[in-house]
Amino acid sequence: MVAQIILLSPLVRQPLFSTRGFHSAFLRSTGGLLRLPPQIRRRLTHGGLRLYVAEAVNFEAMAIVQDGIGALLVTAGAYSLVFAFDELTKRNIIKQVWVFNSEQSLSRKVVHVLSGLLYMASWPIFSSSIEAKYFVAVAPLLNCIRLLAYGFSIFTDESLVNSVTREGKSEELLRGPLYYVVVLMFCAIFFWRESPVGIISVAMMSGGDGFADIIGRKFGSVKLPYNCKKSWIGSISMFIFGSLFSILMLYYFSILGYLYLDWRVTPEKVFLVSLAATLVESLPFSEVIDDNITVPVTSMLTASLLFT
Ligand SMILES: Nc1ccn([C@@H]2O[C@H](COP(=O)(O)OP(=O)(O)OP(=O)(O)O)[C@@H](O)[C@H]2O)c(=O)n1
Ligand SMILES: C/C(=C\CO)CCC[C@H](C)CCC[C@H](C)CCCC(C)C
Repeated sequence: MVAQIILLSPLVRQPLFSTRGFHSAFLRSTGGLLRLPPQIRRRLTHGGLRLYVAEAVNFEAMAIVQDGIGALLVTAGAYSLVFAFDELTKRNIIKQVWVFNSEQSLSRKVVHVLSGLLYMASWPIFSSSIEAKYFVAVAPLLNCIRLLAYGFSIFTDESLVNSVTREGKSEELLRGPLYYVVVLMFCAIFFWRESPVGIISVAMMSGGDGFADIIGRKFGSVKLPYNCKKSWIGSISMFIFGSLFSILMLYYFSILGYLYLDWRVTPEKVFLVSLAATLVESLPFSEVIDDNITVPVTSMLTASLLFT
């Protein structure tokens, strides 16, 4: 039977699917020797191999269908969000809700806050397959292509420009919004729902930096001593909302069983990450390097040190 197992080991050497339970059953075959847990080995020795492989292929096929549908839904959600806020701005509904010195900025900031948080909130609809994170990255990838196409005016999309730019200029799409979706894609692929680092980084970029702008622009009369373009209330808002959204998202993924955190120390760690990101965001070099780069990068570095 060992020969049969070795004959089939090229089939099973690579995990045909990668649920956490079964994936751990597969060890990278070294020298063709395959080590499986006893309950699986018993099935192999009693001719269950074909059924096992069939189940594995079936599971993988189901995971691909699930993840493909998830990618479609998230992509549709992204388009709907941008379209909805363009319509709200056009109908002056945003202006009625919040008298803002420029309703486009409010629309842009609300899209900024919601995109990252809703994107992370969608992650549990994807399967536990190793390949799932690549399906998760499809929505930000398509938006990256969309922003490049419209930013270079290869195509035009008024709704996108109106919803996510300051002054309604298409070339603005190639800065803040583009960096934003690249960060989402990076965090989905390299951290996803299995690491607090990416979750905190996206929460700080979307929820923290977004509220710094919304609150700071409206109430930020007392400016920072070292940066006349930023205010105390804006930075305090970034720290508070960045910490709040980070903790809420970590808790969300914890209760769903994706994260196992020590909640006796997690809040303090989040506060330290938020403090670091807030300090960096308040510095005057955001004219040179966009906040959608400095905030997530600072969060990733700090969180990687604290959540090792
Ligand atoms: N710590 C902060 C951050 C932002 N702001 C207010 O929010 C505005 C925009 O903030 P910024 O971080 O520069 O966001 P951007 O994405 O660069 O702005 P925009 O959305 O216009 O591109 C600032 O001019 C300021 O009025 C603030 O008062 N304090
Ligand atoms: C205005 C923005 C940044 C400037 O600071 C945010 C730009 C957002 C993108 C145009 C759209 C990104 C959508 C996400 C990739 C997916 C969101 C899915 C969710 C279900 C709405």
